Amino acid sequence: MKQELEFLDREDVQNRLVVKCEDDEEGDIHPQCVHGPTILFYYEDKGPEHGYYGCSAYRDKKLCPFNVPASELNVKHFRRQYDTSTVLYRSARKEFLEDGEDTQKHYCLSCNKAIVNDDLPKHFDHNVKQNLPKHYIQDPTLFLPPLNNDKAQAQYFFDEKSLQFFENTLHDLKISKIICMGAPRLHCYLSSKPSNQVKSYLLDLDHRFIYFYDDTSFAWYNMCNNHFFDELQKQEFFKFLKCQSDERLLIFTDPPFGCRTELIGSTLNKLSKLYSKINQIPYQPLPIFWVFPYFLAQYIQKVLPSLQMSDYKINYTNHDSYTDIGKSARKQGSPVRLFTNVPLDILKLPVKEQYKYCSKCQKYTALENRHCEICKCCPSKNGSTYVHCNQCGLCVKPSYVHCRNCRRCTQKEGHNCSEYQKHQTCYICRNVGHTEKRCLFWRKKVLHQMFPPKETDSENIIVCILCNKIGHNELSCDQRSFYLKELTFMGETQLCENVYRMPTLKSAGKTSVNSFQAF
Ligand SMILES: C[S@@+](CC[C@H](N)C(=O)[O-])C[C@H]1O[C@@H](n2cnc3c(N)ncnc32)[C@H](O)[C@@H]1O
Ligand SMILES: [Zn+2]
Ligand SMILES: [Zn+2]
Ligand SMILES: [Zn+2]
Ligand SMILES: [Zn+2]
Ligand SMILES: [Zn+2]
Ligand SMILES: [Zn+2]
Repeated sequence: MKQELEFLDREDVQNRLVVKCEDDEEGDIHPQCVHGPTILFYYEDKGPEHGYYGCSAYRDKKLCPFNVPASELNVKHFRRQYDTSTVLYRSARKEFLEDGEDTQKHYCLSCNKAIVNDDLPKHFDHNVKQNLPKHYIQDPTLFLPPLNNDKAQAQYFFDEKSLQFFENTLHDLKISKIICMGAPRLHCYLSSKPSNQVKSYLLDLDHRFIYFYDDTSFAWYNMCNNHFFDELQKQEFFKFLKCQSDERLLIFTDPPFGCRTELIGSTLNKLSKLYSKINQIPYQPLPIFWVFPYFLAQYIQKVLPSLQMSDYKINYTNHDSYTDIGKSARKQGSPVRLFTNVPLDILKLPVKEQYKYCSKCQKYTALENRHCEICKCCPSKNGSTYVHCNQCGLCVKPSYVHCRNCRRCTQKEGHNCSEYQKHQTCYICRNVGHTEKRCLFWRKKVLHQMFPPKETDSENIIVCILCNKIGHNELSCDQRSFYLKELTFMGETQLCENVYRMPTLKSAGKTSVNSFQAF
């Protein structure tokens, strides 16, 4: 039985793609592409030797074609050096920023270059934003078009309300320094505000910011592999990490949702380690704010279990469904949330934006999130009011109804039991493709209880799961088709429940229907 279980578990694992980043401390060095050390991708069941090295930041072959099968890796792949030095940018920035008169500053959107008057003739037929006013130079996210290529930058900017919430929260938590990793709008917002006290450093793959911020506040950076494109910027960033004893540093990140969380998690750990090292203190994780949708929570919690989800709904200005206003806005508001290791009881959510304090949970939650006395929590994740299902033993989305056949709460509309079960994991055998009532292991367990096989002393005895007779397995059972048909009709009989209680959603250790059912 144990062996069979192990064998079945493999199916679960079979399609799992592993992503592994370079670990220079362990001497595990990967070849580099233009975007820094590559990632080793492989399927867990096939092993790393059948994997390949690919770009960490770009998932589109057109944007970065690097691809070397692990089996073909040799010394020549390590010889390549990329010159991504930013010397040229530096002199252009100097000219652009130090030139004094605002009226002479322009930005060519066709070339993605900051330019001054003398450069204008070269860009005469380009899309040039002329005579940038001072506040545009202080906050370039006010005019730079977001790079919303979903396969790469996926640049979505926070709306004013979310920015204000972050500013207030940083103030409440007495944060004095912030690393904005993939959060340029927040960095620009904080840096351009005269009243703001928080010192900010931007790390982003979007190099356009190089014209507006010098090395003491911006580094061109890849957060998927902790790679700095420029050595001088890296040195300045290290200086930024050095803190006085009364300073508090927080890492804020809003990666594209397509980013593998293992990579971001590993980078966050590396930055925390670096911080402790530079400040010569014992290792301690830095406070983290990680912006991500609620329906991907399981992926964050797998890599950084200390992060908890706050109910605060975060809005973007240039994303139709990740906002609470606009034509395709969802009824329950934006699905984007804040994940943090800051204790949720000190993370105040604004009452005037429909949040409340739940004294039973000892944290702020959304107004619509009703505390459940059975589950002992405020269970809603998606912005609607959940209802408790007694059969599942926990709270579920209001649009769900309990299907007795599937033994789960599922979407009311368009539910088709056999289609649905194809994607479910059985709580008993943990195999994908059926639920408990169709579980062959369940049947075997029940039958063993009812009619214990006579010669069960030996573990090695073959027992047919279908007819429960000794001496053959279910593949060679001559009554196979009869039993399989019968199994399909086998309901949740009294008999089964009396002999063994089938596990429910709750007893299977699920804390929420969202955690395993797709959004
Ligand atoms: C979803 S946007 C977040 C912007 C944020 N909401 C704001 O308003 O400040 C993602 C950001 O991550 C940056 N980015 C994407 N891939 C990156 C990578 N591999 N390394 C560093 N930054 C990256 C993009 O350029 C973009 O600025
Ligand atoms: Zn141009
Ligand atoms: Zn509560
Ligand atoms: Zn409940
Ligand atoms: Zn249910
Ligand atoms: Zn069903
Ligand atoms: Zn099963």
